[in-house]
Amino acid sequence: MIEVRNLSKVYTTKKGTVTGVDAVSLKINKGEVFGIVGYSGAGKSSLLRCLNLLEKPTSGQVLINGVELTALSNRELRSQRLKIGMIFQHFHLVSSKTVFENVSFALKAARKSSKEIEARVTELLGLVGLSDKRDVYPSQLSGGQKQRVGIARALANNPAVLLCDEATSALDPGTTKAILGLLKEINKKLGLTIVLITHEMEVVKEICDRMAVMQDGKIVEEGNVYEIFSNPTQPLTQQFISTVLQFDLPPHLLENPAGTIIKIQFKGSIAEESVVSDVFQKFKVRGNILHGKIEYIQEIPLGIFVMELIGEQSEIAKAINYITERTKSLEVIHHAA
Ligand SMILES: Nc1ncnc2c1ncn2[C@@H]1O[C@H](COP(=O)(O)OP(=O)(O)OP(=O)(O)O)[C@@H](O)[C@H]1O
Repeated sequence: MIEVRNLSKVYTTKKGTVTGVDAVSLKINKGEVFGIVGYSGAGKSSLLRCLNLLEKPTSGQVLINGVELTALSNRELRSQRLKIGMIFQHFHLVSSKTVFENVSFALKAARKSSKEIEARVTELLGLVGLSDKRDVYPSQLSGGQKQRVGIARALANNPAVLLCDEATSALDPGTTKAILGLLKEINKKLGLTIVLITHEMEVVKEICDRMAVMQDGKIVEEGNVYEIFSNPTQPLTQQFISTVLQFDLPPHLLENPAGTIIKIQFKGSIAEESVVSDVFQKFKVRGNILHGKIEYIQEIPLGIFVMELIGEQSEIAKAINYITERTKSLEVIHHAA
């Protein structure tokens, strides 16, 4: 439904040219929540803003529902843009207008009658949980409430796509969770395609179906969120994943350990199986769990455990083989002396 073909955005500045997006090709399916992550300057905003042509690509094509935006006249583009909503980190509300007026603005732009506007704004404020705030001004709202107004405004003209530019970066963790919950609800209820950019893996983990990692204007890794979280291949992706999934062992645990220290990753249903207790029953080894964590990504468990195995070397080797076979993921961190 969204297709980006060989898209580049080059900025010309007094000091020379800067490549914001470098020959990116990407397909985003209808109804999915797609996350684009990367550090500051990676090109996320440039790419997102090229999707609705807020930023004019230097070369390449953007197609939404088969319509090539990059080939449209300005007038045609204005009407196509109504099908693409956008929300921003700093909300971009008009401070002198009430909540009702802020949301109705987009409907006026689409030349709706006042009766239609009244009905639609009432419906939208109900959807985002702000029915009681219709006549207040933005300064009287919390950050989370302001973003709810931003979402209502973005949805006013029933867009097929919602672009989210760091939409939760200015919010505290609790409010972030609530806004992400609202976005997911809207995605499910309305079948809306959502594209979000963020530097926080927590956001991707929370609501995205698929994701891409950007660096220096390019996409370096792309795929299903669970697959990428459980098996990141690029060093940059591994760095991002480690912000959510990794943990450091206290150094003293690695000083003269009695046994062999292993790290096991349990993916999907294997996390619910009794692999560890089976090992203790089958082999003459004892063990201590030194660290452990289970995260749920797309409601599928992903567990990481660090264990010390103590026993005869031959029994430990058998236990390691057994766990490797069952989990397909085992790393020996320290071999027993
Ligand atoms: N209007 C502009 N003029 C010149 N250079 C720009 C412009 N906008 C972005 N750039 C440059 O393009 C590159 C990508 O920037 P972009 O804002 O897209 O990255 P980002 O990943 O969104 O980072 P951030 O999260 O900090 O916004 C950077 O080197 C940036 O300096």
